[in-house]
Amino acid sequence: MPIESPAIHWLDDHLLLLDQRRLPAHTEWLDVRDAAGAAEAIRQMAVRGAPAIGITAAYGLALEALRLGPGASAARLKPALEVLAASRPTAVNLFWALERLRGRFDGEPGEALGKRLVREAENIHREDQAANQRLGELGAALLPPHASLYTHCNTGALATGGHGTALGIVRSAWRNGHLKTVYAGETRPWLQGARLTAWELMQENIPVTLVADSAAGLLMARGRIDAVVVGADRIAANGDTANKIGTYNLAVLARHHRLPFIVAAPDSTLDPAMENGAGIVIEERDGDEVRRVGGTLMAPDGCPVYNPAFDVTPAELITAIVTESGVIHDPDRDALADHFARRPS
Ligand SMILES: CSC[C@@H](O)[C@@H](O)C(=O)COP(=O)(O)O
Repeated sequence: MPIESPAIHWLDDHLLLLDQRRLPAHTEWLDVRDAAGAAEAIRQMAVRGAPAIGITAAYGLALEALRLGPGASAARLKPALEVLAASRPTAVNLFWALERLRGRFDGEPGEALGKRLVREAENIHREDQAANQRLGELGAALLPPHASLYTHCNTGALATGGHGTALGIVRSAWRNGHLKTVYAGETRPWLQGARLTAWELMQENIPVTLVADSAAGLLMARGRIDAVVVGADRIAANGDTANKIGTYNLAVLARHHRLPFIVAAPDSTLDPAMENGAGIVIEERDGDEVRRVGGTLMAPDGCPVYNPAFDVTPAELITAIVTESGVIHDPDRDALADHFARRPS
């Protein structure tokens, strides 16, 4: 029975992924049959967003075990594990999900192992959807009434098939009557905000206004923003947060304008093993993502490009990190340690 999701469908022996490179113009599905296919979908950003990457990697490994059938074993799954782990470096959810599946390797090999991995991948998917719902409610409770929010990138139901992370807060605030409007930064160069967030919110008639990323400062200076709400790809043990490139700029602006800067992410995005943000590997992507817009060359051909996909916001600029197990106010090493100690195992 497939999980109800617009983005990821597990169908017994294969995986259907909504191809986010084509949205919003075309709804196209990718049919993924093995771990290499799942890794390629992650690498190419057909599926993207930290939690969705983790879910896809988990299903990809399960698919590989099913493919091996009676021959499935920890040793024979090692290459698949490696190929999935190498697909994208920054979002910790990918490694977290693969570790969870690895924890199911012990026990009977062969078909029984395949079944265990499928079950674990489905659990990860369901838990993520429940986490979105809960963190959306917790985050919405932090907002002033009638709030105008600014968000970056895409953190929505497309990414997780659930309520969304930062967009989970937006959705909950809209449902409880606390939201006036959302400004979505277009999120150069891949345009997740323009192509996905604006489209996703319009599907639900949630008021959204698209802006160029460079408009954020003016909006804040003119008093048109009450809070900034973003997602996360990896949160270090001291609260430093890796998220889509441009997030750090927004945090600096928000601090200057004394606005709350809220990070929304499931607990699976917390990486207690990462001391601080300096150690987080920042993915660099192809220069043509910057040189070209919609396939059209907009810069001198061959112009050198630096194209980091993420940046790191220091914890001191973050007002609160919201996960499904609670709100971490004024995040720092102690606050995160406290959160780890309290959250259910
Ligand atoms: C819901 S994941 C966190 C997001 O804010 C964001 O950084 C993101 O969507 C990830 O980037 P992407 O490169 O599109 O996979």
